[in-house]
Amino acid sequence: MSSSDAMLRVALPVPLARLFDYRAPDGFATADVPIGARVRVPFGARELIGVVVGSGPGEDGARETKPALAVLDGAPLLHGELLESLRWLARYAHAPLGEVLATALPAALRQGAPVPETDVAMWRVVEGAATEKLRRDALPHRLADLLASRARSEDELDEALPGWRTAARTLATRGMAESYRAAPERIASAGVPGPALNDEQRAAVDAIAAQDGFGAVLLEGVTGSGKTEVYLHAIADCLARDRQALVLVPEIGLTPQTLARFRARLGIEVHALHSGLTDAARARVWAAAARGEARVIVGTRSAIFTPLPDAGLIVIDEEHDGSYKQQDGIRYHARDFALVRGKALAVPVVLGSATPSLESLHNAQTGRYTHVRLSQRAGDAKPPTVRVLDVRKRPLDAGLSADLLAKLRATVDAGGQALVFRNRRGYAPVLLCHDCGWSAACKRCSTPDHPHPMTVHAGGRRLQCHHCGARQPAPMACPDCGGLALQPQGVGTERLEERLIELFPDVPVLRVDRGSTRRRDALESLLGELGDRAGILVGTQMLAKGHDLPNLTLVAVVGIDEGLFSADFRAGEKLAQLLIQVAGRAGRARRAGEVWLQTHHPSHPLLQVLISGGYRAFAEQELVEREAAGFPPFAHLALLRAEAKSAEPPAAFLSLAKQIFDAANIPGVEVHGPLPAPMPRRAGFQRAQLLVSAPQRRALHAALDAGLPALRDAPEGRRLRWSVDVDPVDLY
Ligand SMILES: Nc1ncnc2c1ncn2[C@@H]1O[C@H](COP(=O)(O)OP(=O)(O)OP(=O)(O)O)[C@@H](O)[C@H]1O
Ligand SMILES: [Zn+2]
Repeated sequence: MSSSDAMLRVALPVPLARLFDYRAPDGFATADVPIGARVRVPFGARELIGVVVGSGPGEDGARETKPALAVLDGAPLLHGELLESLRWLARYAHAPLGEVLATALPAALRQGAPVPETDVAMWRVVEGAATEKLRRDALPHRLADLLASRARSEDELDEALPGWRTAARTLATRGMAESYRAAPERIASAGVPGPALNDEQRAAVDAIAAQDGFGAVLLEGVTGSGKTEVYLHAIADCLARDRQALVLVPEIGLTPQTLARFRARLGIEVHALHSGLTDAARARVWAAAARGEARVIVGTRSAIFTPLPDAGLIVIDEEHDGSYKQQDGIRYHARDFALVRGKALAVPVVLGSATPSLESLHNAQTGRYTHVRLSQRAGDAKPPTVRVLDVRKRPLDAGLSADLLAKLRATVDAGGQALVFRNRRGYAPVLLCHDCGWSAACKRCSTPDHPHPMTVHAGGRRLQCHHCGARQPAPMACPDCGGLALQPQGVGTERLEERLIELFPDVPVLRVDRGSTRRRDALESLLGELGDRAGILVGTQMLAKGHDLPNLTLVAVVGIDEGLFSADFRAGEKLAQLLIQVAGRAGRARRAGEVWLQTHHPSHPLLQVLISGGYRAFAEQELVEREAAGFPPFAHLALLRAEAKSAEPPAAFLSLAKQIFDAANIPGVEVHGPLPAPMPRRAGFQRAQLLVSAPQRRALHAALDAGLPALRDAPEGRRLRWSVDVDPVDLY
């Protein structure tokens, strides 16, 4: 075959489960275009950026093939393990390869930008500079001090010394310091030593080191047990073998503090990847990793798509965290994809958590993962005592019982800090008319049978829907009866804050939720301001993770009762994880911690088992129930979601889907539905779903492979939005 009939097979970011053939651009031979390079191609009236994933005789048959317009990369951008793993992901998620590749690439590269240069701006002191002449402790002096031990990148200086730029200019004009560009540091300088590992931590580090090639290690360590220390040692080992380490953390866990701790301890540049970066900055980190220059990458969910040519280790911190699952577009799970990549790269994958997902626990119990435990808190810290506070028939003040208020008072009077945890932001969950019973519901998310309340914000002045984001001023009078008896019902974090400020005027009361900490570093500066002073924190699950507050001795959990009776099969697991993580904030240093769960259901089995046996006991029991009910991890699920402005198209489409899956007749596969979604209307769309389950993954995928092509071609699918979610975390 002459090279002129060979076509480029291009994956394009379009929702069609196929590849597209193009001829090489004029002046190029097909063989000149590397597999894995990006090309710009005509597509209908548009131009798209795609990735060449193969070449060969044309498959588009009679269709006239056009030439690509341009080749954007001289060398493959996606290749080797990463490209193969992404092919696997496309098959597993039953998603078009082009969309998967587009999801995996940083936005700038997806849009066709050139792969960025990765040298960094550095500062160093000029040899022989008389920096001792600088005024002691003034910024220029502190900067010169920092640079005296070694040159530092501008990123590093941003973290280490706020305001350094002015100081750098001063030093530069006096000829004492200079900036230059260089490839990022590869060689680790001696990091700051950490605490000596205890026996359990040592055993965990050894277990990771003992993995030969790929191996999954579940590091189950109680809160405050020093899991991060274990990661740091494993990463240092990995760097010593001249390999790259990738660390995933939940969005909330990626704080400047975490990064500073990693940098200081490892003595090497740590590259962060998170949603707060510009597109250009993300692309730079991606390119630095692809060139092997970035040796330690710490990022949130999508960092799992980082190229790792010299991979040595992948760590997933808080592996149970829900933020690892992408909920729209390509619905991948970063933890699960990490295991796929770890296997392909032949490197260990460490999954760390105080409250492992039932999936991971099950894999550990069946021997697929190595299971190591940290059963004690590190250092001198003791585990907190956890107790239930029965508030039946007790008067409540803004949702707080007199007993709880007394404990708060005692804590702050003793100079300690208390955390009041309420997982509802806003002022109150409902606005009710006391005269006629009307309540404010979201017009776009409610149906006659399922009114969806709007949350009261801004002390009662504004209404907001937490599902579709709709906002409006709160009405002055009831829209139904005209009465003036509108009352916020229930308690959110804003209202708690308001009341606690009244009750505790003598100490700072700080609210921590998505409303109060919109900026990335806002939480850090809030907590920094508080320091070790006596005070009260009010917050949502933002406070449940990864924050070390040494002086926090009391955790009061209020308003969990609604969570005890949710229909979602994962609700119990999520609530147990949340409670243990929140409780884990208490007493992490020398002073012992106390946790009180205020409830109207003191004998609820979930609370009972958590209190008497901890997360482990809960998990054992829950696994037995999941097995009996045929839910994950004992079954594998795929959820088809469909939505349209009216209810009929989703129902018709999903009924067709059911027929098609039933007709495929794969043994073990069960199809449930169509059913209205738990939230049957959202942002004006009527929503329905179909659940496909099978005891074996293979059967589930066989059913999807058999059914989805016909569904993609079905005219019923054109009048609505639909998606398939393999291993759904949320049945929403
Ligand atoms: N071997 C050790 N000796 C003394 N202190 C230690 C040791 N290991 C860790 N620590 C300290 O204990 C505290 C908790 O450690 P770390 O943050 O690593 O725990 P963790 O298990 O990741 O916590 P969590 O998951 O609850 O956020 C830190 O202040 C850390 O410096
Ligand atoms: Zn809404």
